[in-house]
Amino acid sequence: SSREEKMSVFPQIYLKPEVTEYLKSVFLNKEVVAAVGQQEAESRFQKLLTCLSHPPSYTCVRASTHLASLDEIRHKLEEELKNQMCSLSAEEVSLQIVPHPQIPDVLLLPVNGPRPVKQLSSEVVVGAQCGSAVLRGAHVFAPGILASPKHMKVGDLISVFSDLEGKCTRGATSFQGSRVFVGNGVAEMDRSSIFCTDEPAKGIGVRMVEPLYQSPSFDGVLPHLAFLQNLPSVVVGHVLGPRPGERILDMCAAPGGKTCHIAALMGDQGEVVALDRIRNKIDRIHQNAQKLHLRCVKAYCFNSTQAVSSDPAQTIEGPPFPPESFDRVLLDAPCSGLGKRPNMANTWSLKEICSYSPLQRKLFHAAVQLLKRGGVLVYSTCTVTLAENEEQVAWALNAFPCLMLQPQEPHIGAEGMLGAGLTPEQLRLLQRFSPELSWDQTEMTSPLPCRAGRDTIGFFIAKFLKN
Ligand SMILES: C[S@@+](CC[C@H](N)C(=O)[O-])C[C@H]1O[C@@H](n2cnc3c(N)ncnc32)[C@H](O)[C@@H]1O
Repeated sequence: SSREEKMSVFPQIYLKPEVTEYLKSVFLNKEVVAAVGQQEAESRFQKLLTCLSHPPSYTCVRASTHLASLDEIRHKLEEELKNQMCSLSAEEVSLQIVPHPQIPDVLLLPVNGPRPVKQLSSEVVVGAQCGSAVLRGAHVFAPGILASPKHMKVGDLISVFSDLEGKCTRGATSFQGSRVFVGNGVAEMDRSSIFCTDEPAKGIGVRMVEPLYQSPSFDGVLPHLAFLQNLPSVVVGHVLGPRPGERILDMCAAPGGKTCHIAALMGDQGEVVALDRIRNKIDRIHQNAQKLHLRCVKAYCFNSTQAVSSDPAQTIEGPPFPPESFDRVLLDAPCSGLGKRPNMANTWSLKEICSYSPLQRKLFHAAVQLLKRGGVLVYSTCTVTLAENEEQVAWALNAFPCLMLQPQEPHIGAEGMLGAGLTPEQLRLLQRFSPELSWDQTEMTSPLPCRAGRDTIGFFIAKFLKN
C-alpha cells in the first residue's frame, strides 16, 4: 500500500534466523491461528518485524506534575523548544504539544518523518544504540561515533549511518557493512578530538540538522520538569497506583524512570525502595531522583532474587527485607527486550532470548513474599514473547494461589495474547502494547492521542492482588 511505502523506510528488524523462526511460532501459535486465521496471524507477524525497526510517530514526555501543573509545564516546554528551533526555517517549526487524554502527566509531541533527506558523500558511522537515539530526536554524542572521514573538521556537513550488526571498528575511516542512513548533521568535533584523546571524548560530536525523523532534542531541556519515557512505561506507574505514605519496592529499578514516577505519584511522601544488581546503575537512580527533586527514593545495589530476609527480626534499613514489608511491589523484569523501538538488528541467539524466564520466576518468588497481604504486585516487560509475558502470568497464578489478576487503570493497550492457556477473562485483565495490530491503520493524519495508544514500543503489564 502507499502507506507502507510512506511509513517503511527501513528493512524489517534483522534477527538471527532461529530467533525469527521462534517468534513466528509464537505469533502463529495454534490458539491465535484458530481465532484470527493463518493469514491474519502471518500479516501481524510481518507488521511486527516492520514496525520494530521504525520509531514511534510521537515523542512521549512525562511531566513532573508534582512540581508544576501540566499546563504550566506544557507552556514552558513550548517556549524552550521554540528557542531551540529558531535556527530552523519557519515552515519547519510546527510545534504541537498535546496532553494525553487519559494520562494526567503525559505530553505528546509528533515526530516528523520519515522526511526526504539527501545523502552526502562524507559519512560518519555510529553504533546501533546511538543510531536509534538519533531516530528519536537525539544528536550524535562523541562516544557513539565509530567511523569518520579521515580529515573531518568542525563544521563539515556529513551523513550519519547506523551500524546494524556492531561490525564497524572504532576509529575506522569508512565502513561497508550493513548500515542504514539516519540523517545529516554538522560535525562539532574534528576527527582527532573524537578518537585521539587520552580520555573518552564527551559531548555532541555531530549536531543533527536534517534528521530522517525530526523531533525536538530534549538534551538539557527543563530537566526537572520533562522526563523522556516510553508511553507504556508511564502507564506502569499509574497501574501500580501508589498512594502518599506507602512503602513501595521497585525490584529492578535502574536507571529509575519508573522509580521516580512512583515517587512523584506519591507526592514524595512515603518511601520508594529501588534495587538493582548493577552498582554503577545505582548512581543513575540517585541522579534522576535528585534531578526531579524527589527525596523519598532509597536506592541500593542488591540482587533482588535474594531480597527476602530469613531473619524476621531484621531491623536494618536496607535489603534484605523481612517478608510482607511492602504495600506495593513493581517487578519491571529484565527481559529479552524485543519490544524496543526503533531496533534494526538484534544479534542475540535463541538461547539468549530464552534465558530470562527462569530469572523472572526467581524475582517473582521474592516479589510475592515481600508484598503485604492486600498489596498490589505489577509485573512488566518490554518484550513480545509469550514465555516472558502471558506464560509467566499463567505460571504465577498456578504457583501462588494467593494472587488474583486485577483490572488496570488506564488500559490503553490491547489485551493479552492467546497461546498461554489463559481464559478470555484473564486475557482481558492483561495489557499488551502491540504496535503490529494497527501499524497500517495508524495514519499520520489521525489525531496524536489516538496514535499514541497504539504506535508504542512492544510492552506487557500484569497487575495482581495478594490475598
Ligand atoms: C527493564 S530494566 C529496568 C528499567 C527501570 N525499571 C526503569 O524504568 O528505568 C531491568 C533492570 O534489572 C536489573 N536486574 C537484572 N537482574 C537483577 C537482579 N537479579 N536483581 C536486581 N536487579 C536486576 C538490570 O540491571 C536492569 O537495570
